[in-house]
Amino acid sequence: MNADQALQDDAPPQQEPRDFEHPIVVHGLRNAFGDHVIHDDLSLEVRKGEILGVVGGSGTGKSVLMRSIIGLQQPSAGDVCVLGQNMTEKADDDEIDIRSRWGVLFQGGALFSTLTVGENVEVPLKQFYPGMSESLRSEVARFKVRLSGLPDEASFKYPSELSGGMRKRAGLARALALDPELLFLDEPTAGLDPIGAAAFDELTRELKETLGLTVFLITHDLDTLYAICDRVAVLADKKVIAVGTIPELLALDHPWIQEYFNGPRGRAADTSRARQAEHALPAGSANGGNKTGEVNEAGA
Ligand SMILES: Nc1ncnc2c1ncn2[C@@H]1O[C@H](COP(=O)(O)OP(=O)(O)OP(=O)(O)O)[C@@H](O)[C@H]1O
Repeated sequence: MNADQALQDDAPPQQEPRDFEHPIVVHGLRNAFGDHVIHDDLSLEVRKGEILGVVGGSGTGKSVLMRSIIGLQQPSAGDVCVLGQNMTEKADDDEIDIRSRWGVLFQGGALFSTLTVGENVEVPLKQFYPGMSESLRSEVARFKVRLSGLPDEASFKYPSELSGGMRKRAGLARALALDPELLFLDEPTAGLDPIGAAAFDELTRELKETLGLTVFLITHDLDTLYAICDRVAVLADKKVIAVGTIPELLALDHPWIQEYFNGPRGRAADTSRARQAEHALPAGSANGGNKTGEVNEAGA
């Protein structure tokens, strides 16, 4: 199959009014800084309940895409629709409503260093639920801290007193503060040791399954892609050039995709995932394969 065959559909987004089969729909996106064009006619649809991995070389605009989706980057053209809300046409009230329906873990965690972990988690609660009592707010924050796999006492620590992995979990606790439907993770396992990264992947998968989250996950981590992503979107040439499961992407002849997944690191990640799958399954039932399906040429 040709990479061109997996290009996004040119049709304008058909956003369902209430059920949001695709809670994120991006169509014809253009972003530029001066004459540096980052995205040109980029389209992407994220399915409800999936973990979508977003990959691409450094500087291809993964973080700018995420910022465009959450309204922190005003695109020069195109439409971004999140949970039925057109992000380029929203009124102030709409913006407040929609921002309470997603959580974001930025690269580095972006925690306030002068606040404890618990107080950090309370920040969005104070902002969106100003009438909530102090004791309930503190209780909710402590629950989110535990939900993120941190011990209760971490709520009372400052970010500087935590390890890198714990800071990521604290950032995740804050992202979960408002019971979001969508979770945006920007390189969540960067800087973690392999065991910490695998534990964070497992936590992401568990949270997605138990809370019914849709996850937009930017990563360079091949292990994460193999372990938890339902589909992967590839950014190159200012666009999303393909979206699909890893086997579907491997069937494309795009050189970057081939080098990325079939290079030494990609093969190692695949082998390691296959070994883990074999150990996890009863004897004789392991087939070492990934989930398969069709590359959706509309990116959906
Ligand atoms: N506010 C800004 N002003 C000017 N240029 C910017 C701005 N934000 C991002 N860029 C540029 O946009 C390009 C894409 O940046 P972005 O951070 O989205 O890349 P990325 O794919 O996430 O990279 P990485 O994988 O290295 O994190 C880069 O060339 C970056 O320098």
